[in-house]
Formats: sequence, C-alpha cells, structure tokens
Amino acid sequence: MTEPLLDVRDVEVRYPGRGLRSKGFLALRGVSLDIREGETVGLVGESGSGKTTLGRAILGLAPVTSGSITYRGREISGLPRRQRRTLSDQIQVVFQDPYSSLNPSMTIEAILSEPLTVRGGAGREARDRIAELLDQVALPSDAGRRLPREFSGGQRQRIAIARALALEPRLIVCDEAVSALDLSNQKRILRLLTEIQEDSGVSYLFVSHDLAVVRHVSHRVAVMYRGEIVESGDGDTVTSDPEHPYTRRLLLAAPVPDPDLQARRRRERAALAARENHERTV
Ligand SMILES: Nc1ncnc2c1ncn2[C@@H]1O[C@H](COP(=O)(O)OP(=O)(O)OP(=O)(O)O)[C@@H](O)[C@H]1O
Repeated sequence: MTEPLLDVRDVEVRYPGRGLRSKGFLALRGVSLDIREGETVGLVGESGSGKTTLGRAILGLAPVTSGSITYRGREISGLPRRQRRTLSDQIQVVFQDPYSSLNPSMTIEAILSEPLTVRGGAGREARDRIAELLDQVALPSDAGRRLPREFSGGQRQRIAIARALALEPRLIVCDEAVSALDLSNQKRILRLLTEIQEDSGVSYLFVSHDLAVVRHVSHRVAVMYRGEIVESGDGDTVTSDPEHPYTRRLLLAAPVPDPDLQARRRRERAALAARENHERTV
C-alpha cells in the first residue's frame, strides 16, 4: 500500500492554562488518522470534541505536545516558522465563515493574488492564474474587480476556495466549510469540492458536526468524541452499523420528516446519553 499523504499518530494537544500550576487543557488524546492522495476523510463530532484542534494541529497552529504528524513521510509538527511556510503551499484551509475570512476592503483580485505574490508570482502570469481560479470555482471573469460584500455567502465561499487553491495544494482542511450556507448552496459547494478533487487529485480533511454532510462527501469517516477518535471506517459502515454509542447518538440526532419517528429518536438519544453518563460516573 502507498504511503499516506498525511499521517497523524498518537497526537496529543494540550492548550496551556493560566497560572503556573495549571496543567492546561488536554484537547486531543492520542489521536491517529491518515489521509491518502485524492481521498476525503470526514471528521465528525459535536461542538468542543476537538475537530478544529486537529485541523489546527495539522496546519501547525495548535501545540502538539506528543505524537507525530508526517506529511509525505516527513515530520511536520513543531517545524520552525520558515520551514512551515514552504509547507503551507501544500496544506491549505477553508474556514466556516465566508463573511469574516475575506478582507472586506480588498478586491477579489487582490485577495487571490496575495498567495501568488508571496511565492514571487506577478504581472501577466498572476493575472492568468487568477482568471483560471475564478473559472475553476465558477465565478464570472469580472469578479476580480469587485469587493467581497458584492457576493452572496455561497459565492464568498467559492472565493475562499479559489484562494486556498491558488498554490495548488495537495491537502485542504475544510473546517465546517459549508455549515454557514443554506442547503442548496451547501450542495453546490460540495459538488464543486468533489469536481476539484476529480480534476486535481487534492485530498480533503472535511470537518463538520453534521454526519449527513460528512458521509455524503467522504471516502472514510472518523468520529471524534471528547478529544479522541472513537470510531472510523468507510462512511456506510460507520453510519449503518455504528460501534460506539456516541456515533449512534449522532445518527439519532439527524432530523427526519416523520414527527412520531423524530420523537422516538429523541427518546432513544436521551436514553443513550443517560447510559453514557452513568457509565462514566461508576
Ligand atoms: N486556544 C485554546 N485554549 C484553550 N482551550 C481551547 C483552545 N481552543 C480550543 N480549546 C478547547 O479545546 C476543546 C476542543 O475545541 P475545538 O474547537 O477543537 O472543538 P470542535 O470540535 O472543533 O468544536 P466546534 O465545532 O464548536 O468548533 C474545547 O473544549 C475548547 O474549549
């Protein structure tokens, strides 16, 4: 089997606490996960389970206190800032909120040319690349002259995706990248991400609290609970035959049209949560 593109092994992240005697907060507890070329790995879990922290650890933004993260076989956690910068061409991120992630005073052209100029691209070459990027995310060619506020949420997320693609990364961390969008825009962005992957072979770590969305786009799914990955496997197995009670609870949380069934699922979910609490305290 080929070496994974990214290999996270037994990673622990402890955020520093306040005060000399504080042990800080252990947000990731021995997390292992790998991502292959051209693959989408979905990471699902409730708020506070550690999904963003894992994404940030991969991006070099969270303090990895033990374990290793290798990219193409090379250790990348704890790299000095300059070496990290070269790597940031290869690993990019798309955040949840397309309203705050784009500088409101910059034109789309300026936003997209920023990563290109950092890497020495300028003039005609940069302009051609921007036109290519706008085309890739299906935005009109005159979008470059406009400001972020002139675009809808879905269009802004396309701009954020274009910016992430500018330097042809091999891995994109999509952190709740469709969560702020309505259903039809979610679908369009998910389709766009899939098309980009088919064309370029890019890999995604797709982070979301929504199991239905994660399942839809991911080749494999990992379920995170209280800083640990409690279950992983292909999307169908994890969702049709979940092993961990928390995964069952996540599945029961998905809304269904039938109100009676919805009420029954709510009761089952509450019973599972009560059992989990009981097991934790005995
Ligand atoms: N900089 C920080 N310092 C201290 N604790 C932090 C820091 N960032 C996150 N945490 C804590 O780490 C835990 C995991 O947070 P994280 O943001 O990774 O969860 P998440 O699953 O992404 O949640 P959400 O979906 O709400 O973003 C939470 O308890 C959070 O309060």
